[in-house]
Amino acid sequence: MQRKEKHALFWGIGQLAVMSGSAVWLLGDFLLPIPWRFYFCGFSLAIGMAGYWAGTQFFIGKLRSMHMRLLIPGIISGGLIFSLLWNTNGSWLVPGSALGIGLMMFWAGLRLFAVEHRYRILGLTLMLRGGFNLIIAATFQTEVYVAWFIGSGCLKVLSMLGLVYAVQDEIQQRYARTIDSLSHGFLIRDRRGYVHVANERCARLLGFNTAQELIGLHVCDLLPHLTRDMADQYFRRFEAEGVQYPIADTAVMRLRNGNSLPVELLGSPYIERGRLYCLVQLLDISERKKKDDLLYQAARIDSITGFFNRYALTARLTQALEQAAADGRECAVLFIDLDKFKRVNDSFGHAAGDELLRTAANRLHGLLRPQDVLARFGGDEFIVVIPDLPPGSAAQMGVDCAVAIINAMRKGFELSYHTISASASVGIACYPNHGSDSETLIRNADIAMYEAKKAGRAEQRVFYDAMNAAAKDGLVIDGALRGAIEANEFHLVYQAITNAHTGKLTKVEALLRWHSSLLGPVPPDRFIPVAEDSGMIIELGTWVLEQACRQMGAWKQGTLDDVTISINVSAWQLADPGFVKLVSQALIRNDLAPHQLELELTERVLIEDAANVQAVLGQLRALGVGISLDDFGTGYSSLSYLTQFHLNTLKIDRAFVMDIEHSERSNNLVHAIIAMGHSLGLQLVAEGVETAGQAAILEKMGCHYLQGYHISRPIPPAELLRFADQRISMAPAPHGDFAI
Ligand SMILES: Nc1nc2c(ncn2[C@@H]2O[C@H](COP(=O)(O)O[C@H]3[C@@H](O)[C@H](n4cnc5c(=O)[nH]c(N)nc54)O[C@@H]3COP(=O)(O)O)[C@@H](O)[C@H]2O)c(=O)[nH]1
Repeated sequence: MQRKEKHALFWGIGQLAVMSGSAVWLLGDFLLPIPWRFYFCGFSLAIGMAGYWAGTQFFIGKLRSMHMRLLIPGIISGGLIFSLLWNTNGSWLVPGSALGIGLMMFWAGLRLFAVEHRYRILGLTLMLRGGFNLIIAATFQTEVYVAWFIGSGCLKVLSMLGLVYAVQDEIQQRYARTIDSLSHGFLIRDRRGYVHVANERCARLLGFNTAQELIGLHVCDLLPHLTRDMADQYFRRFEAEGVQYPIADTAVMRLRNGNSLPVELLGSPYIERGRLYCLVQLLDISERKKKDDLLYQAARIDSITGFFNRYALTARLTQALEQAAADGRECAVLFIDLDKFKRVNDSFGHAAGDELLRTAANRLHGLLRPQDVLARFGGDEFIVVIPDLPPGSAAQMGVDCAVAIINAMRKGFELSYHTISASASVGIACYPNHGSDSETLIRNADIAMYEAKKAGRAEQRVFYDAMNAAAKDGLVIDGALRGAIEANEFHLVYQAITNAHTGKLTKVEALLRWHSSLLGPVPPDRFIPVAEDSGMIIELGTWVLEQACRQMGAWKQGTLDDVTISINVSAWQLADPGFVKLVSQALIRNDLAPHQLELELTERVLIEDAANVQAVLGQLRALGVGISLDDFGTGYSSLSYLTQFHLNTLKIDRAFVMDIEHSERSNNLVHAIIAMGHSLGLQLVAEGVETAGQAAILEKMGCHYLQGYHISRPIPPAELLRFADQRISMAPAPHGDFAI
């Protein structure tokens, strides 16, 4: 039983005791003879007073356990004292009882009146009732007694009403205190949208001063952007069947004061007297939203450059594509790769790499329109999305932007401690021609970027369908290449290079062949670029170097002791810090003189990392190994290479040799190359010699060596031995003719 309920019990007991004492007294001897009546009335009065006292103490919360322990002894001693008094003088009973109970009621009324505002009515009625009793006690007249009886009845009704008011008010206050103590906003609205209950927190959240200001307002008055329709619709959710409560929503509320408030709304139905209300809890989620926003930001922004990362890019690109589809517009996606970034990282450290990325990103950003999107896709890769382009213009816009990017990247980067020259390769894919979703467009732009890289870096390429097939082919080859060395799927064939004058076998070029267990024979033109892209060329090149040297070591025992073996070397191998050591170890292991090995490089290899290549070639030349420039004339053809690098052989590309008989231009060109080679003291090898006519012209022009199908196709070692035996009988090579 609650404290406030106990007071009613005690007051009830007190009232009952007083009424039964009065009844027993009035019924007189008929019910109980004297002196027992005195005893009864004495104890009734004692119980009545004790009941009112304890009830009042309970009501105001002042009853202690010690008081309860005194209650029974108090009743017993009071009852005995009153009984003795009445027995001494029976006429004291009525005024005495009225006095006793009157004093007690007056005291109770005073206590209640003084304690709290809401007990005042109750306190006043008790004081009046006590006062009546005191008057009765003072006058003891029958008329007064009747008036007391009527008045006391009325006062009892009044005190009941006062009690109801006090209890109601208390419940109300307790309820208000409870909801005000909630850390979140709370309101109850009716079906029409009017607020019935709200707490202070709710008022503050919504920009009001007190909760009272909210009561009676419509929810649309609280939130200016809320329409009646929206308010009605919200309420209807609580009438629907099978709904799980609370209904949770998050929203950004626009308040009357113009502020925005991110909130979580927890709505539950609430039925009072058969009417459905909606109880809404408002949770201010500003802090949570700030944290979420930070997390969201961290998840979308690249920490190094401060621009979007790949996740944000996908979302932005998807959005741009949807917009383009709706408006009939086009988009261009540019895949940008910084050439040689890895080398910056390896040589100058990651801090320099990061600075390069940041500077490059800012430079890219400076070239874009406000509506364009820039993202770091990963590593040294960036993506630019150019949205909202007129139909038919995306490819051209993409190319223009790519050219601007390539030029901007060429300018060199002044980093904190280093100045770095860099370049970018750009692949372009356009919506809708090259794909309609972000994944396809990014993939196709990436494929186009690879084509741009293959074309020699600092280039741009627009995607076309055949690139896709090539890329798929590349992926298949890449998969099949893994484990191919261990599976013994590679072998070398050897192509003879003969003295143009004597026909004697002078050099042999080792050429790699792959018979894949999955794909069958795969020509080097297909697998070498893939191996270069994946970096596997280092492993493959090492294998080729070892095999070729071993073969040369074996041949050395026989007739081919003065032949030079040449192998193709890629840029990756030269960049490998252990390459020179690898070469010298292969020579030692197979007992070869360094001049018996020649390394063939393409012009592209020379420019990849000129300073490093120059240093490595210097070391190789110091070792005594020959360096040959392959495919001369097809690539960058800067004559400065011929003096800058430590070369000793120039291989004239097949493309010029092919037309030498019929094209004056090719003829003149080959003539000029040979003359230049002579003047620089280089050995000259003509590649792709397919006819006797070509061989004759080249010999006449002064070309030192010939290589091509006219002399021999690339053949296995045993066949090459036979070929060598045939040529052995020929005149010795007039080395003096072109001694280096
Ligand atoms: N990094 C490495 N690259 C290698 C290696 N082995 C080969 N390669 C490179 O692959 C490309 C294709 O080589 P391949 O198919 O072996 O073709 C060579 C010859 O067969 C071909 N050739 C020679 N004579 C003629 C001819 O008269 N006509 C004609 N149509 N083709 C001919 O030329 C290729 C040799 O070229 P080159 O290397 O430039 O001397 C090729 O680029 C190889 O370099 C390897 O181990 N590592």
